[in-house]
Amino acid sequence: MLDLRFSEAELERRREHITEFIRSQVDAADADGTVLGLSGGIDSTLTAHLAVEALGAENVHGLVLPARVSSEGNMSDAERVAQDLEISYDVIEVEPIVDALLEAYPEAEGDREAVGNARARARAVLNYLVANHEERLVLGTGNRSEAAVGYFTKYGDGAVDCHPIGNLYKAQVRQLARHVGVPEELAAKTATAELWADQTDEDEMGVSYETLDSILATHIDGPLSVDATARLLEVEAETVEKVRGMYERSEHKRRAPPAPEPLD
Ligand SMILES: Nc1ncnc2c1ncn2[C@@H]1O[C@H](COP(=O)(O)OP(=O)(O)OC[C@H]2O[C@@H]([n+]3cccc(C(=O)O)c3)[C@H](O)[C@@H]2O)[C@@H](O)[C@H]1O
Ligand SMILES: Nc1ncnc2c1ncn2[C@@H]1O[C@H](COP(=O)(O)OP(=O)(O)OP(=O)(O)O)[C@@H](O)[C@H]1O
Ligand SMILES: [Mg+2]
Repeated sequence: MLDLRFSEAELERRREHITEFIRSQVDAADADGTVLGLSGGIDSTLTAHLAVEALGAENVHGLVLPARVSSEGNMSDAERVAQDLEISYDVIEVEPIVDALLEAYPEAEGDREAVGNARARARAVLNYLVANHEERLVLGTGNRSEAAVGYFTKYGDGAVDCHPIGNLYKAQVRQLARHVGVPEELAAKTATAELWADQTDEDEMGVSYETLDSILATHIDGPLSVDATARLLEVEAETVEKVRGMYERSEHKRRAPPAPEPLD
């Protein structure tokens, strides 16, 4: 696989580039800081660290939003991140919101994916409740690896005002997190969306982040063909094609909803 890690100098350059990005987004919107969901996972932990560096702790508001399927370990890690960064945070249960949705539309009861995505969308509603009330921007936590294959909930965790770490592959997220001082036990954690019990990103996607990152860098974001990528990375051509399919099928998640062309 490709070694996508940055040099020390490049890590510092990325850190400055992202913190400057966060400041410029907040300034351009004339907002009073930011709000973001804290899951105890590495994407939100790194984003919170960089937001505090960019804006100061008083301008970052964390939301820890447990669901029935959330693990206690992740929720206590999320609170620890907020406490270590000395940002204000709220803990709000999302399950009553999801239950209300299912009471309104019981047909979806037991549909793991639909209910899981409703959890992500309930969190988005809460993020924007705070953002509207406190005149903040909602920080996204998505990285390039997830965005490229559509591994996020449309208008759930994808409903945000900007994507500070949106150009980093997952391996680079972990590396930058270690660089800015995120504790190793968080930086090394298995990625999970936690939309249902025992979910992990790699199991659900059917490809490891190591392989995914390399295929994205080589074929989707890079110039090599399917066959050349397969040869270079020593993976099956079908694996490259699978990632290409995920990328193409999720195009709709990366652009604004279309409307018919204007008529003359
Ligand atoms: N071609 C197309 N053009 C326009 N719209 C299209 C479309 N195909 C589907 N759609 C719409 O998109 C919907 C499907 O998209 P969506 O609702 O997102 O649902 P979907 O992509 O099926 O599920 C979300 C996936 O992201 C994963 N996820 C979610 C949240 C967080 C994380 C994480 O890593 O933490 C991962 C989750 O585990 C699941 O695999 C359809 O119901 C339809 O409304
Ligand atoms: N229980 C939760 N409380 C608050 N926010 C959450 C919760 N679960 C998910 N989110 C939000 O949804 C985002 C997307 O989840 P995702 O799993 O991709 O990121 P992560 O948990 O930060 O990192 P990882 O992918 O390594 O698990 C999180 O970064 C966070 O902002
Ligand atoms: Mg997670």
